[in-house]
Amino acid sequence: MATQVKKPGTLSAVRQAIGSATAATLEANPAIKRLATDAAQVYFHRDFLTNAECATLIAMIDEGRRPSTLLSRTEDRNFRTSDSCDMDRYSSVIQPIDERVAALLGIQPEHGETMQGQRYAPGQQFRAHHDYFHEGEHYWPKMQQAGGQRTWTAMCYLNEVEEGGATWFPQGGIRVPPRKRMLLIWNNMNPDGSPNEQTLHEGMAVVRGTKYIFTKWFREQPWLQG
Ligand SMILES: O=C(O)CCC(=O)C(=O)O
Ligand SMILES: [Fe+2]
Repeated sequence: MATQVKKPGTLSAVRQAIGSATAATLEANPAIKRLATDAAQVYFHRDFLTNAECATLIAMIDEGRRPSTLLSRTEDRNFRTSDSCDMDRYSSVIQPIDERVAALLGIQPEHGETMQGQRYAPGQQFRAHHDYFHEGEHYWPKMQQAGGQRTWTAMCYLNEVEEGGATWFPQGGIRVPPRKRMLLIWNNMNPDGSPNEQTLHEGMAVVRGTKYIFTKWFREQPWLQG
């Protein structure tokens, strides 16, 4: 069987429009700053959650966590070694946070996938990957029917980590150490709406302590059906 070739992904007017509308919304917000890189549109909000919200989310992750999974087939068993948890979007804790994230980005909450809680113990990591879908992969036809491509990612650090656990964009020259309450936001697409390969990023291994985060991935179309 011929080796599957990864298509780079196409230009897209819809993704281009989401990219520029969300970037404009973020740039108009004085609480949000852009990180210094030309490789991608990466922003942060220093104090997105309260300490109490962080504590509640951590307790929910500890309650519901199970080993994290991957969409792509990989031989590397160490690729993503964290635990994850689907955060119930209809819970009285999650719904308002979900809506705040969506409003901050100016994207309808229905475009957001289920919030993922993640926990990394010492030695655990999420090796370099793209959040966008590779359109030549086996999973792509299924994703196209449920919201299509991932556009923006919003990720929040829920605690301080003693050592390690930075989010590293090797091609963007950015390494963000976990800071409790901080929301990191980036566009996985280029301004023309094609997937931005330079958004490659890694959740580096925790060395000491435990790292808790939540991740929200937004789709180009509504992900939530009906
Ligand atoms: O743990 C991190 O810092 C990165 C997590 C991540 O890349 C993701 O959830 O998609
Ligand atoms: Fe990621």
